[in-house]
Amino acid sequence: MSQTPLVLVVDGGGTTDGVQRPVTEVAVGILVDAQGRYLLTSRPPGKVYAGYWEFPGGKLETGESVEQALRRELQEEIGVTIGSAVVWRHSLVDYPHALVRLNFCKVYDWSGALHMHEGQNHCWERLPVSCEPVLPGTVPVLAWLAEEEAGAAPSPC
Ligand SMILES: Nc1nc2c([nH]c(=O)n2[C@H]2C[C@H](O)[C@@H](COP(=O)(O)OP(=O)(O)OP(=O)(O)O)O2)c(=O)[nH]1
Repeated sequence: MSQTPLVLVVDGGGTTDGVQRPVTEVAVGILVDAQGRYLLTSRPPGKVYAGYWEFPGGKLETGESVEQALRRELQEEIGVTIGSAVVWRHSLVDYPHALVRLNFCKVYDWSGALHMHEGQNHCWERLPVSCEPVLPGTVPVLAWLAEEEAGAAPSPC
């Protein structure tokens, strides 16, 4: 995890008046299937940025680690139980509604069938993804994944 966390300000961010806002920790799962596709889900009605596409996950509850929160959130939201998950990248995003630290974990190992419990849509995507709009805090992650894929690709003869 070599990334330096910069703050991405979205839609003007919060109005701080010089006062630092508390950081809300969020666990985000990048599920990668056997074909190398990524699972994206749409934000359910009633949530901020409803209808925007994101990777599934949610806020940490008191005392939880990122891995514990991610396991709980994915069970609640999409019905799967993940194996181990470690933070791959993180970022800080200043939205009008909250200052969030996004802890992105790649997940290759899970059990259970996908079931969207919150009325979300879902899709398995290769890069570049075709679903839109993508949540602003999620857009940079797609670029990181693309960079990583490009780095992993065999060089042309
Ligand atoms: N799950 C997820 N959240 C993201 C992504 N990108 C991004 O900016 N976020 C932001 C949006 C929200 O401000 C925050 C997640 O909060 P949330 O409201 O969805 O979390 P939650 O499921 O725990 O929701 P709730 O308890 O309020 O119902 O993280 C992403 O790819 N996945």
